[in-house]
Amino acid sequence: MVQQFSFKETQIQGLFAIMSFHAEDLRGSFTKDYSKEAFKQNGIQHDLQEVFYTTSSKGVVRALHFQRVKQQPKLVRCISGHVYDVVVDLRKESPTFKKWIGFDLKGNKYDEILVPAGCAHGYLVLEKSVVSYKCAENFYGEFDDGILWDDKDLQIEWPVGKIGGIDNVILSDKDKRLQSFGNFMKKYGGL
Ligand SMILES: Cc1cn([C@H]2C[C@H](O)[C@@H](COP(=O)(O)OP(=O)(O)O[C@H]3O[C@@H](C)C(=O)[C@@H](O)[C@H]3O)O2)c(=O)[nH]c1=O
Repeated sequence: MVQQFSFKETQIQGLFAIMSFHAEDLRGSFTKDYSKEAFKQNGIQHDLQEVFYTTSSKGVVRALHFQRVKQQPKLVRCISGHVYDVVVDLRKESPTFKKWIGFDLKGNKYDEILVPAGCAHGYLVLEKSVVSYKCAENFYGEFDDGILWDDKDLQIEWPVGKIGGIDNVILSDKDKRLQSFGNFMKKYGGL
């Protein structure tokens, strides 16, 4: 089975659902999830600066993160396991400002998403997972920020039923203390 790169636009400008190059034979498989040239041919400039990986247990929520300044476009793929991934448009000039889109990303599907600058990103882990990030901007701790995952204004429909309910959500102390969307808007007025 050979699957070429494919790029699908979404309703949020700059947010793409991408199928990696993937080939299988009797030895196993080969996956290429980034090619500067293939991306360029599809009108996407994504110059890699940093690559990192996180592992998470079922029930973990890492969300909703962004950099206020020097925002990071990031290519996100679930390498193993299963996550429900969410992107929220925080660009004040965007026609889809405040809109969120959710994606089921699974390790055995070889798909990924390109999160554009100006969007918050996060996910709920439905099965123990490894997630990879390929960022086109560096990490700057001083600009690292976020909004509460279950913010009432954003009304994201997290599939918490799949982890046995909201009581099973596992958050970092940092993510428990994130601001609401309302406070983010009062303070910064968007990205
Ligand atoms: C994100 C990041 C964190 N760190 C450090 C800070 C801290 O000591 C440790 C863990 O950081 P965090 O708790 O912020 O990690 P985490 O909650 O996994 O943050 C990530 O969440 C997802 C949803 C994203 O979209 C990522 O861009 C990133 O924000 O790693 C870096 O050195 N470089 C980085 O690029």
